[in-house]
Amino acid sequence: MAASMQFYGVKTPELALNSKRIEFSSKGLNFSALVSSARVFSRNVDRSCKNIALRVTCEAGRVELLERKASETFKLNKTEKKLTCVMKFGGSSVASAERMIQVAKLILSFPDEKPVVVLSAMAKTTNKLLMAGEKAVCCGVTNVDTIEELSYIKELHIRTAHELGVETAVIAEHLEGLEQLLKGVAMMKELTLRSRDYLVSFGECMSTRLFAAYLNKIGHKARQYDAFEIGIITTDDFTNADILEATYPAVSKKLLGDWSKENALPVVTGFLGKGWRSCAVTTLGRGGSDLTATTIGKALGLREIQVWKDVDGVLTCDPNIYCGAQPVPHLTFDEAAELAYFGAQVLHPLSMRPAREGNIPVRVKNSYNPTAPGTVITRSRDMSKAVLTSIVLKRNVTMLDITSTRMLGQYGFLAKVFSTFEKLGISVDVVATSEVSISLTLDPSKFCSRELIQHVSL
Ligand SMILES: Nc1ncnc2c1ncn2[C@@H]1O[C@H](COP(=O)(O)OP(=O)(O)O)[C@@H](O)[C@H]1O
Ligand SMILES: N[C@@H](CC(=O)OP(=O)(O)O)C(=O)O
Repeated sequence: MAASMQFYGVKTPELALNSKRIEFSSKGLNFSALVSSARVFSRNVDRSCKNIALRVTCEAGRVELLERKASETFKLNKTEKKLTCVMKFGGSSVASAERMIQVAKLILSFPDEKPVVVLSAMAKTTNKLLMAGEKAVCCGVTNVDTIEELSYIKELHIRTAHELGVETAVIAEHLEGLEQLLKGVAMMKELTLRSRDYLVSFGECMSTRLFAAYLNKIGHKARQYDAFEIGIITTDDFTNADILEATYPAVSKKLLGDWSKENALPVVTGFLGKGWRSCAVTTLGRGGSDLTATTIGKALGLREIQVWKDVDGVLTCDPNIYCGAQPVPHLTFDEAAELAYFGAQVLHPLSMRPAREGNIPVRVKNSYNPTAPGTVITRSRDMSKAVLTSIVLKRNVTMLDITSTRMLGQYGFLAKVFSTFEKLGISVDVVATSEVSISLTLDPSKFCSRELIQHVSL
């Protein structure tokens, strides 16, 4: 007998109930459970899925889901408040000590909010780390300390610690580790995607440590978390990993459990995860802290996800192209996802997915201008007056025109075209068809055009 089940969002497509060991898999995760009978198993599952989340552990290729004891439900004292929202601050918002101080003031100016704070690396840090890695490949082990970008990163973070009045010890280990890593890269003369992710993770690891230490210093209890230690479990696609469903119960258990015990504001690294098979640090693609924010919002079922940027919300176009761009007050998740997917740098392309699934409003605000209303992104909005919401420019797009008179009145032509893309693993962005032609745009990062031309033999 085959069945399909849902374990806190982890769907089990093929569950064989005819053996004593039940084995099933989903999204590349394999699960197994020993049961005395199918009836007992379904009773256990029923009990564990009602209001008890599941414990998820990830160890080199094995993910175990274990029942959490009922006694582990998180009880807050009457005086204690629940976590209410996520507040994510991008690199532009935490670019310096002065900016971090402003951000701390901003958070504390909402006394009713108990936010999970998600931070990106301080502005420019991720790019400098990548540049340092590239230079390390060919500079020789003894020259690593001459890499300009390494000196910049050290100087920025030490100066920030001094200006915030916190101990440099909070980042000393990371600065030391960073130099060691670059020496390793120099020795190996190669920078793999895996080591690239580990390298850039130092940015978020240090910004969050500095910020949490500052909050504690000013008397506001905070606790720093590395995303890869709290159950943000991803695919092993280094530099562009995707969040796995097992993340939601794991993150919820860790953050809510600690909050109920300590009442310390969580300060979490954006952008980072832990590969489910490799257990190595992964990153969610550039701008991935937005996705961390919406993932945590959904995991904890929070009221709102706030994404604080350096612009007054999502604008009618890229302000770097047209300075008269205006904020868009409302968007739907689908509109925002579409804008992001087609290149509006303001949001990570996949960040709307968890918010949409959890139906949690996302508010895009300006940390430099907190009173501006920003953009609210929800499931639906009044579209009666909507004409054009926002314009996105996507560069370096490859356009493919396929013309054939054999299309006229035929069937299966489009199926053949798309099966070719499927075979080559190429994603198609926009499609326009007529009776005699198809025009497609393809993301050039996803394929090698010469290879494509060789394969297209329709
Ligand atoms: N349609 C748009 N609306 C708002 N900002 C946009 C848009 N298109 C591009 N941008 C750019 O996105 C930037 C904000 O995104 P990002 O740099 O990722 O912010 P952060 O680092 O604070 O998360 C803005 O400074 C702006 O230059
Ligand atoms: N620091 C990472 C992740 C990120 O989301 O940054 P930001 O929020 O500054 O776009 C990057 O630069 O891609």
